[in-house]
Amino acid sequence: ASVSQARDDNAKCKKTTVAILGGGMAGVAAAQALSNSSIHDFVIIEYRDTLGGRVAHTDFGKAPNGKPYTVELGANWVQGLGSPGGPENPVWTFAKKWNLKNTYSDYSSILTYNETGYVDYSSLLDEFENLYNDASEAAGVLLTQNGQDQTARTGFALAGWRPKIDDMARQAVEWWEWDWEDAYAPDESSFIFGVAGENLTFNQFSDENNFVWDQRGYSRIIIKEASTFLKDNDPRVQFNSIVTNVTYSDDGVTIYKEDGSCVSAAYAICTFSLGVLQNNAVSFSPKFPDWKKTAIEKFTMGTYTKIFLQFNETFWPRDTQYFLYADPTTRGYYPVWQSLSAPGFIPESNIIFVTVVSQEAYRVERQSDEQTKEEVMAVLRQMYPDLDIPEPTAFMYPRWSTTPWAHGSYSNWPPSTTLEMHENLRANVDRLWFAGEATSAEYFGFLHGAWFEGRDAAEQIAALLGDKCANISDTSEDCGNRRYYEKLYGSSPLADYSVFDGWSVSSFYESS
Ligand SMILES: Cc1cc2nc3c(=O)[nH]c(=O)nc-3n(C[C@H](O)[C@H](O)[C@H](O)COP(=O)(O)OP(=O)(O)OC[C@H]3O[C@@H](n4cnc5c(N)ncnc54)[C@H](O)[C@@H]3O)c2cc1C
Repeated sequence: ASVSQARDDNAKCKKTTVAILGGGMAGVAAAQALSNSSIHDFVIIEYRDTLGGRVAHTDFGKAPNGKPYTVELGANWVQGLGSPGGPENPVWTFAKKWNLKNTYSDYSSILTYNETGYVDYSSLLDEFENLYNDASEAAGVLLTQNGQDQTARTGFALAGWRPKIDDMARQAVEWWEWDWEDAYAPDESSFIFGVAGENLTFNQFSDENNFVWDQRGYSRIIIKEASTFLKDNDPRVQFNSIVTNVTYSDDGVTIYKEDGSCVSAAYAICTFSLGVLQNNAVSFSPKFPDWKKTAIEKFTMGTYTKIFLQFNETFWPRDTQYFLYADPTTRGYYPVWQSLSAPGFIPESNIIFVTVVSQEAYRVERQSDEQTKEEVMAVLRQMYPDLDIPEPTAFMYPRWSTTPWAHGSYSNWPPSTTLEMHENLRANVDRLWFAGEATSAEYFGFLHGAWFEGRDAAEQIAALLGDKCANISDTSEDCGNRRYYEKLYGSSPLADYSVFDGWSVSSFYESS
């Protein structure tokens, strides 16, 4: 839709003050912040038939009573809980408030394997963690001194961790320590911001991760929190509504849906995932300015795929939470296995699941269930060569990379990133604002990042609507639009391109 067409349509569109695009954690946090600012004229436009977004569960397998279990396809942990007297992760606050069932993830409850079966290489976990502390300090120096960003690979190597290409045990350990969280390898991740992100969640709140196994689903906390300010079947929530175009200006925003209807708003907050933005699943008019397009293409959207298996018995060690497998040829090939049968989880479930990310996730997501099941079963039979492992009674996995409302799992910062680049992802264009996991500089990839960003965008819009400044911290205020950087700079001014820096020829040859 063109801007002029938008003006014509405006008359027919449902009017609202703030349109919230997406009903995941960020969208619900935004709606709550608006309600708290006494702005009740908003709508939430959501693709799916429920709130929660990437906090999504499904039925799986069968319990002894014949009913299926609930397993989480997306977010599964509350990450970084909080310490007495210190700040608390808001997701942890909600988990306690709504009695979400969850259990401490004990990462020392782990057994290590390779293609010959159980082999104890768990001491390598301590080796990595000790070196990681040195790497983390070095990343802190780069951050505070405006040093050039590196890959996490470089940062680790300088701290003394450089697994040989054929050292599959160390490769598996590294995957467990890094790829499993970032959904990308250290070579593909920002050193400064990867380490900072880890620090801000696990050192600010606490280093605990609690795994959610609530049979009502993890999204319960989002739905329950929403119920504190939304009515049952609140007409302000538009489910099964696919946004196809967003037309924005400095007067307002018009949102067009697949069913032909539209909403015209004074402001809009787009909480669609970075994957949705990168895949042009929604069109924006006018086209985004270059600084915004560059930011969208700069950051990366990871894929994290959990593959669930149920058996008629728990043949793996009952008391252990994690099993790490080092494949002899392929790094990241079905590496981390998690038991839902472990004590404190769902002991009678006989469910185990294995996670793959990045290239392995793309490969697995393109395969048929049958192909993947064969590969997974072959790995299990290598891990337990002395057992006669039966076929699973249930098998299932999602395909996040092609899910049309997500296009991936969560975002990551690639190497050679700057905070300015990221601010461009976060900044509004005219009356169209952005929020969500990916716009969080401090907590990208995490559910709490989505919550903070939804709240912040709504508070800033509420301030604009009230002709005030938003209190963005105890000490500072923010008025008006978000900052953005029209031009981003590297660190080699043109004057460096001379013989003195090994550049003796012209940089400007024309193609013939
Ligand atoms: C596999 C996986 C594992 C994860 N594990 C964890 C974890 O353990 N701990 C943790 O803290 N975080 C985890 N995360 C990340 C966490 O789930 C996200 O950070 C968070 O849910 C993002 O919330 P959001 O509101 O930013 O985005 P979303 O939840 O994606 O919300 C955006 C909403 O927009 C809707 N939408 C998209 N396109 C359209 C359209 N065209 N029209 C209308 N609506 C649309 C979507 O349906 C969605 O509801 C995981 C994510 C995944 C996928």
